[in-house]
Amino acid sequence: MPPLDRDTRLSYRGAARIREDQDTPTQTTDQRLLRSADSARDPWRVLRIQSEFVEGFDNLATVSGAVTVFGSARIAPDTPYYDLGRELGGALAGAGYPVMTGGGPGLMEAVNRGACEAGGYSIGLGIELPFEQNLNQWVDLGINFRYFFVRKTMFVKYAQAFVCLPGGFGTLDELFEALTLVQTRKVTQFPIVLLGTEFWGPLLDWVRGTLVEQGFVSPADVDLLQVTDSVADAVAIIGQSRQRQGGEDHR
Ligand SMILES: C/C(=C\CNc1ncnc2c1ncn2[C@@H]1O[C@H](COP(=O)(O)O)[C@@H](O)[C@H]1O)CO
Repeated sequence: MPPLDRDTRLSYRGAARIREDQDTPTQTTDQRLLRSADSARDPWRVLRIQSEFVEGFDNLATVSGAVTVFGSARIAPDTPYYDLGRELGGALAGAGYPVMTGGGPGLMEAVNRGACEAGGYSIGLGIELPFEQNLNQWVDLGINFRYFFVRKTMFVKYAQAFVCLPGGFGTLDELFEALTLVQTRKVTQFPIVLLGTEFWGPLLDWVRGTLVEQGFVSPADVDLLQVTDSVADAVAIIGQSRQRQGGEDHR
């Protein structure tokens, strides 16, 4: 399916976009929260944070068993990793999973695009940034969050698995947060698949050779990550985990 222009897409796919077209802020809400000069006003910020949770829960309430995919914001279309992301989005949608990303450019866009082209449900959870950025055009449901930590809750709460494509600090942050939640059994039965052995292999070598070797993590912790080059394998790993749960979400 060729890309539809924004208006056509919105009316055709019935997309909902929440807080997308806000002006680019000179200072983000996250920045104000973290600035100590504003501490006297912090108690009142709780109401704003609360409202963002309410909005997220409200808009995502009908989503269940999604697969969240993380990956670089910087990879251009028509590159091997972009094509991999697009293939992944398509395969996940084909297997019936709603697909959730950070709603931005790069591999987030690739995955949303693949899901959309395959006729699946494509969700983008964007983040307010200090520079202008819209949600990519391939989301059916797009929500722009002000607070990173609220958005992160949504990524876990409405997903049954994570897939990580290659990426930088943002992707690594999201990967290790998920990994810690599984390691500490805050969430269980939650597969984390790393797609791309050439990219992820050296990280796993370091985890085994340094973290396990020096006792910072246990050997079993490494098994919480599953690495593959195959999109079909990634989808199968998620399917097997779901089967073990009897098709239910036991988290
Ligand atoms: C830097 C650029 C765009 C930033 N825009 C983002 N929009 C939405 N989500 C983002 C963005 N940047 C990071 N993220 C989150 O982190 C992951 C990607 O970060 P990485 O450092 O590129 O690996 C991704 O999964 C998002 O959830 C360029 O235009």
